[in-house]
Amino acid sequence: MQSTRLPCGTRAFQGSAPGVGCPSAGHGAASLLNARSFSPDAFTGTNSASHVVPTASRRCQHHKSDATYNRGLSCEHRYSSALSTSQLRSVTPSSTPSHHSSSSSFPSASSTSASPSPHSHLHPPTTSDLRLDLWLSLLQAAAAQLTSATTAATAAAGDVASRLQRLTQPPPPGFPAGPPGDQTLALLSDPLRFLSETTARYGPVVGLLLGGERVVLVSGRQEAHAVLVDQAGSVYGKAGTAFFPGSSLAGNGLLVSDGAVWQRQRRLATPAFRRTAVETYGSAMVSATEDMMGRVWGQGGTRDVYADFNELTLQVTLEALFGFTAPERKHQTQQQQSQQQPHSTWQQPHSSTSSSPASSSSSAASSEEARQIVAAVEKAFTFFTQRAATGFVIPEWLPTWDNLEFAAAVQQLDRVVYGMIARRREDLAARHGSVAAAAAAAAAARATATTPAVPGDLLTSLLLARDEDGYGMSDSALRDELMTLLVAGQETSAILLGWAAALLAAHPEVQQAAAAEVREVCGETAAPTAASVRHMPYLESIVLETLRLYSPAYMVGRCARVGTTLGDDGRYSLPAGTTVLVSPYVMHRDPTVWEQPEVFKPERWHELQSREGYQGYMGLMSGLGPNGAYLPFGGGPRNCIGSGFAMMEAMLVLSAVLQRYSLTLPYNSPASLPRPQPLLTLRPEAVVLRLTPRR
Ligand code: HEM
Repeated sequence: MQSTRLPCGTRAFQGSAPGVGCPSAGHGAASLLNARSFSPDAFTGTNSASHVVPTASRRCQHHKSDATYNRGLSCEHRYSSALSTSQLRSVTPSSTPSHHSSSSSFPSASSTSASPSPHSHLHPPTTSDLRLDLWLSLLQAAAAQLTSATTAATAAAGDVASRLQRLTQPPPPGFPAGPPGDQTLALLSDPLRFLSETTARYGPVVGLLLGGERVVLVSGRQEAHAVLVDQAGSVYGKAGTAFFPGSSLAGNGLLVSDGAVWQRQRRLATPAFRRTAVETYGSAMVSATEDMMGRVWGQGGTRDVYADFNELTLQVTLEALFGFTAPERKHQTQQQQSQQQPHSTWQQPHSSTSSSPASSSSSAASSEEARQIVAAVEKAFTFFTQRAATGFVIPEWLPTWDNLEFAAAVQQLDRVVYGMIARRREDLAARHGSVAAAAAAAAAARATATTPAVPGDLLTSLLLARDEDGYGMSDSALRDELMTLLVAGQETSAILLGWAAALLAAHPEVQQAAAAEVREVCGETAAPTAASVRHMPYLESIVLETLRLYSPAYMVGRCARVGTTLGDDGRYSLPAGTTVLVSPYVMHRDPTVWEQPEVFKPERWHELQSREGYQGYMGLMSGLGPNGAYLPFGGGPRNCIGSGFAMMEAMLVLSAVLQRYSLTLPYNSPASLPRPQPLLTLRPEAVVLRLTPRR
């Protein structure tokens, strides 16, 4: 059987339909015509190798069990197969998109002094190397696609047949009422309107037929709580959720995995996202913002700040994940770190001068690697956008030219990422004797109050994470989590920043108050820090209110793994396999819960904030928020692991921006707020603002 898998939260997934299941997870209704597989073992968390999206390096051919996938056991087989054609060589595809190289601070290949670390296997590629590598990638991708296509096609045919059958059948007894007939076109043509109007007409639990799938749309507080919190895992899971277009980009990472695989990965990754750990990335967030303002915004003018924020969050994410710092920012970053962070007794490999993050490490991503990651991700994202725009009609496994190109981009990405993992392992072993010893040293350092909870970047943190039996993640699990974090965290954060900037520009009095708060805490020149933004409750309320009105993840999806009931006294019956869509967008605008729900009113958070105390947003968001209807980061066990990271990033970027610039709408009218684009995420269309330096 073939299971479909899907990453989250990125500009990759800018299609023509709503997202379900995770920020931009591509769990979107866009894939209504896409075949869904329904794998019983997915529900037990014992995913067999056959139900993972086929990718050459996805799993070790010798060890197909979950235990092997998750744990760092015997992964040499998988690892060496992932590296076989590349031999960890630098690759610079001639078709590399120029988008980033022109406008971002990632240097082009020619301008890069690519000096591989002494431990690296990398050497500069020749032109024929590059061509050969590209062709090898394509051939490899073709072979992988063809092998899986037959199995997938059989499963897809069966799935399409049952969907067609459902089109003519009445809903099962007890299924919630809803509009008659298949609603695919109505949903796709105007998703936000469809969600609001259907809920207003049929209530908090609506039964729908979408692309031949029985779907339940939920916006009631109790029902949402039941799905996301009370019965999470036991009844509702991610596997089997309809409209999950699979993607080898994020593989079987946290967003899409289920059961035991998910549980273990979540446990291992959680320490890297604790507040103290997240705060170690604060200086990178601020210095990247200052760099953007200095380099791109300069003396002001009119700009699409959403595009700028996309560049910015990509840089921040790459730095947090792989320790990559744009060369022109290295000095600035090191200075800020030494001022802001406690010195760690835990040392980065080959880094005697700096405590954290890993940007100082020789095994941190090189500029060339960062450029390659950006290029491959760009390519993969562009492909995903195109696929989404066509409603995911053509599944990823079909060996079309576009699919092959996408698979080749993913394979190139894999090479770079697996190469970095290998180098980081070597560095850690060289410094500590073994990776296990490095993990023990990190755990010991964590135990002392004076050191950052997690050393270095997320790659190191995840590499050193150990379960109760002392096992870490396998290379492929590590790769999937890193890619998941990249796609989950980058675009969602840019969307939040884009909407917040637009709302601030549309509400000058709110902006003035926020800028005054920043001035009060930081003065006119001191850069905001992780510590100083804790004293900016008004700015925090702006972020919370932005997330209420424009939640990047405007739908999350689950699948009832067994037949179940929902609603008061179990009044609705949901057969096993029903997809449930919970809509934060509708819940955040419910007039029975929110006073003047359509109005941007940061003050509504004041009372709640004072109740929760200083920087209490985590309290405000626990469960489904203070009133049971606030879930920008989801809820329950599958809530966003990066919510603290995202909040910190938003607070730091916005405070740095407000300290230096005032933002106004080009025509100074609230009517020019950008229109939402309810694709897989709720992106704003271009956020064109006038930037005026304050000093
Ligand atoms: C404003 C920014 C963000 C928003 C609105 C957001 C929203 C969400 C939501 C709603 C979910 C739950 C999906 C579901 O229930 O199916 C989720 C899950 C997730 N998010 Fe985020 N997210 C953001 C930023 C981030 C960042 C910065 C990271 C990582 C660096 C991240 C990583 C993840 C991961 C790994 C999951 C899956 C968690 C699991 O299932 O265990 N997100 N996010």
